[in-house]
Amino acid sequence: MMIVASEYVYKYKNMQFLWPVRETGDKNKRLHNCIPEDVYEQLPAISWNDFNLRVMAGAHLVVAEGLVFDIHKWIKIHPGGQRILRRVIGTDITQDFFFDPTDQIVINRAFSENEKLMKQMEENDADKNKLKKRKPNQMIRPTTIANAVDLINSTTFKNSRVAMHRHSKFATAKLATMVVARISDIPNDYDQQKKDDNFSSTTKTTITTIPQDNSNYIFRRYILTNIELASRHDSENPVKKLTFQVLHPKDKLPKFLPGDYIEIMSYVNKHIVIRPYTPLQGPSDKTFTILVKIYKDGAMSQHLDKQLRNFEIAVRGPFDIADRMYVSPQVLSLPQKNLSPTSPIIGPSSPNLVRRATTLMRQNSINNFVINPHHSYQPSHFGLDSVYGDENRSVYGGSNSDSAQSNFNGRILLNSARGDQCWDILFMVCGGTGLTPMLQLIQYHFDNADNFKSNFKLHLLCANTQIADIISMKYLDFLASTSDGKLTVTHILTKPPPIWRGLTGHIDDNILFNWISKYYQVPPPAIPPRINTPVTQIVNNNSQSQISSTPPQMLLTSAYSPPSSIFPSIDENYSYQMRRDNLPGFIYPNNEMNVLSERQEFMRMLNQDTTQACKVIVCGPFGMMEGVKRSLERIGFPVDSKALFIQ
Ligand SMILES: Cc1cc2nc3c(=O)[nH]c(=O)nc-3n(C[C@H](O)[C@H](O)[C@H](O)COP(=O)(O)OP(=O)(O)OC[C@H]3O[C@@H](n4cnc5c(N)ncnc54)[C@H](O)[C@@H]3O)c2cc1C
Repeated sequence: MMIVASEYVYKYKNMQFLWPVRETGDKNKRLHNCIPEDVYEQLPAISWNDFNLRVMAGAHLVVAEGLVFDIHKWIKIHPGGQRILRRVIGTDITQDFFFDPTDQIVINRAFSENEKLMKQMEENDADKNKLKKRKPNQMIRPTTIANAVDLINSTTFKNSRVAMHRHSKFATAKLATMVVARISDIPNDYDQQKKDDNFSSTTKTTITTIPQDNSNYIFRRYILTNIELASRHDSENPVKKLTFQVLHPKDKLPKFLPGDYIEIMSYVNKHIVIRPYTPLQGPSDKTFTILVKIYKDGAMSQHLDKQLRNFEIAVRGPFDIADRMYVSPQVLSLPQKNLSPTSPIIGPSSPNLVRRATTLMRQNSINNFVINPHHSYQPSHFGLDSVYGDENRSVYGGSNSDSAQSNFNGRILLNSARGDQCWDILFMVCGGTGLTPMLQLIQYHFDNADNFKSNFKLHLLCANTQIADIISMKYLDFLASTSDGKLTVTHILTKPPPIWRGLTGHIDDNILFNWISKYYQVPPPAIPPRINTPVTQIVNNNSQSQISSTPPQMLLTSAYSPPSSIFPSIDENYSYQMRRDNLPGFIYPNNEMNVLSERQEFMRMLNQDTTQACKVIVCGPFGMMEGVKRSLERIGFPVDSKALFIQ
């Protein structure tokens, strides 16, 4: 049942309330001070979660000073334009409503929508046709009155935000009449916290600390300050890099960690649409970027693509991707209560919230709630069963209960065994925008490894269809070339250009094995084999070790890693066959069975290697990940304990 807005009477001119208003004694609580005591007493207390649910179900709610306001009546008559108010729905507007104009936020550029758009379109061949149709110097014409007011506002307010200007006492009193509830789970020191943090997301002080308050469950608005093309313009689904800046000068951004994702909310075609994206640290501590693949029929990606610089986007988070991981208590051997479906607020895209929102929506006959179809999910053949069946699992990992359980204790993409949480060797396989969590990991390792000389190695295998689809190719090359050998980047294309010298086709067993075995040196056996030592003698020498039970040929070939200098580059179609042929003095098996056994043996050694923490992380389209998982299994890679798949 929706809450009905309370109305009370006040004199407009001299701001004298006919009813006694609540006296909080705090002049900063301007909205509180406009609300009669008895109205305040009767306000229902709702949680952030309920607030979000109602917004997702179509209610036009905002929060200010911890109070909830229903602004649906105001939208049509708002002097600042309809769009501005639509943009603030579901967000906390305290800072904006009482914006102090002396607090100027600096946006780095001049603001000219037409100029920028024309320049972007000129740069983009795909848009040239549209450009031709446009008359010279033709301005972008607002399509509605609301649109016109928004455009005027956006140019008038320039460096202040379009939806952020000091409101009159009248406007304050007017908003106060729209109060419908108060937020129940605001901490007692909320006001102090707001002063300290300017109501920004809780800054994470330690790597494993996930904010316990719910401040990251409320949407906040950020300014879109930069739009760049990250793939080539002729890509079928171009990828754009969007940079966002905090709205208020004193706002802070949390330090994003690998596995963090944010949620963007928009009002698209009369629907509330929420989609998760992977944030990357921006060029300054007030900015972050996302890479967005623009789908031709994608609701959010099209919406984001249409946004102009200096416009606002509602964002919340960050959330840990582990929150999206649902593992059956049976698999984890955990009591049901630990993973109760009614346990903490997750994201609105979580099955919990989606279910409850759907119910609420049905109860209220609301049809404008869109659930991201990409949150509905894959068959459960990846080792972990969802608590909710197969419907909502986005991260899946090994079925080994220890590893799965330990994933809940910290950041699943990081190595909890090392103080700096870096991996010794990290293999990253990605397709398309699956690159984004890998960029988080690369950024993290270079920023956080105890020192740059620290022993970590990152290897990235990027799969794309065409060269035009490769995201930030030059940037990746630059990172690799300046990494002092710590990062390698390998590209594979299914439709390569004629001059392509890199890998081609789909990622398969050979490619994965060659890639991993090229960069992973399995430790030599306790007594290294000598070329002229008879095999039987080697086995006898190692009679105490586990490897003595394996066939001698495998023991030798897999335990011995030849110097990397004898390998041709993987980009030059290096094959494991060539590697074996290059090793002197051994008689190698040349039938397929032996090659397979040899790979299994290499992987067995890798699995038993306790000297270096290694992980394979895979992120991309479902089909690609399924193929990679099967290949890893076939070559004997310990998928359960050392692989993680993010969808
Ligand atoms: C944790 C997480 C992080 C994410 N991070 C990013 C990110 O950094 N960058 C990014 O671009 N996306 C990211 N996504 C995906 C993103 O949330 C949206 O699903 C995506 O942008 C499409 O949304 P849309 O509204 O534009 O398309 P929709 O309206 O949802 O879909 C329209 C059509 O586009 C096609 N489509 C959409 N998404 C896919 C897909 N993944 N594979 C194949 N076809 C698809 C479908 O054919 C669909 O019919 C992430 C998803 C998750 C779960």
